Amino acid sequence: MEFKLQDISLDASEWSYSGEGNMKIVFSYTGNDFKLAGWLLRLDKANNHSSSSEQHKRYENSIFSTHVIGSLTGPSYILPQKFVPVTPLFLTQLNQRCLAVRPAHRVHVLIDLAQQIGVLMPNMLKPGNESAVTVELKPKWGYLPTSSHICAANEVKRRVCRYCMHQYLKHQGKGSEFCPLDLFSTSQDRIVRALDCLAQSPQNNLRVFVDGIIVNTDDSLDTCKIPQWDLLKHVLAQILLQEQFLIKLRQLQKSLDPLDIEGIYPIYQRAVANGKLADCEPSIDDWLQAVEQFRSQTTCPTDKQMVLQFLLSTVLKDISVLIMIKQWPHHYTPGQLPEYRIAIVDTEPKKLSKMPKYLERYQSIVSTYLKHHPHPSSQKQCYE
Ligand SMILES: O=P(O)(O)O[C@@H]1[C@@H](OP(=O)(O)O)[C@H](OP(=O)(O)O)[C@H](O)[C@H](OP(=O)(O)O)[C@H]1OP(=O)(O)O
Ligand SMILES: Nc1ncnc2c1ncn2[C@@H]1O[C@H](COP(=O)(O)OP(=O)(O)OP(=O)(O)O)[C@@H](O)[C@H]1O
Repeated sequence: MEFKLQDISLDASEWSYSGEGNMKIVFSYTGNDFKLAGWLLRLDKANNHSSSSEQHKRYENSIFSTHVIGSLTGPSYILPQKFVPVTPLFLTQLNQRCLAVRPAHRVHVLIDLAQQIGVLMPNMLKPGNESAVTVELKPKWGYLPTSSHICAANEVKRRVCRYCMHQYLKHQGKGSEFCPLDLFSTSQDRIVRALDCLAQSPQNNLRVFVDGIIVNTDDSLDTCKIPQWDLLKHVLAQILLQEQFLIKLRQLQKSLDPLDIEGIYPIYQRAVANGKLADCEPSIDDWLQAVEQFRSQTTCPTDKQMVLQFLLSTVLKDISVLIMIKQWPHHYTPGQLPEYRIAIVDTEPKKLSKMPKYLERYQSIVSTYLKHHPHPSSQKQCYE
């Protein structure tokens, strides 16, 4: 694979705001150039600084997505990427065009005007002129940790999943009835229940787009605006069961993080102290070797290998899954699945420098939950 910049000049009036996360913002193409129809432009926001050169970073992230994450999940879930030059004028115009429609809690961070390369990906919200319903799920952690390194004071981790506990830190427990373990299960009823709970409190874990337009999600999903939500949730559950993607994802999350942060953190510290982990982020070769060794399991993993595996698990605990159902609902026959495509996004590497943050965050998730539920009898029991 080589780095190739497309010879295309972009016009801001042909791109409309589609969505954003913490680090990235995306725009759908609305113009008439057939080379760009059905593509989406993904740009860095201004909080996303990197020390390496931009071209190098784009190229490495694309290899990471395709050859590291893709070799774990299977390549069919990874979207191809193309690179396109962007100018400060184009980015300034996009900033102005999207300001009014961006969510209030995100607008304080603008598009990074210093970037010179944008990433084009197939648009999973609106494939050209065809009609589509796309559901975006951010499924988070699909299992209860069982590591023997979890200390007695944190035993609750074995019973209450991280997402359910995290609701108390993020929303004082008033957040959501959603438990990811239902979504990751093999029971159609549990998956449907999870989707219903998500519709009531979607947060950043469920988004629904009809023909590229997001269905308003302030506090709860206005399911009346979604074509036949009652049917859609059953179709989604069937797709998830048929695809087995979440089952695979849960297995990967678990096997890449067998020790829990409580077990891996001392190993990380030892590796840093012994000079086995350099004081810089892993290179793409480090990631490629780590994934190859994880898949072959031929040698006993080194400290560095275990830390990299933990970070890969962290990536897989934060991805979004896009399920695009084409031509919904006109050609749907009950019992028969409509044509669909599944892809994952947000597959960038997680930073080694965030290891202390990971320890601190899980610890404050547990402490906050325990403050609300000091007695085991009042604590929730999540089930895999
Ligand atoms: O730790 P978590 O579970 O809160 O995950 C963070 C996400 O929060 P969430 O709870 O999903 O709202 C957080 O999502 P939001 O910004 O809250 O939408 C990010 O995805 C963050 O990753 P990064 O720092 O952008 O690489 C995520 O951080 P990582 O832990 O994946 O590094
Ligand atoms: N190929 C795509 N097709 C359709 N929508 C996409 C595509 N890629 C990204 N998106 C949308 O853009 C949003 C932001 O992208 P992404 O998740 O990569 O941003 P991020 O800042 O890295 O997210 P996070 O805050 O979760 O780390 C996604 O949640 C999704 O709605």
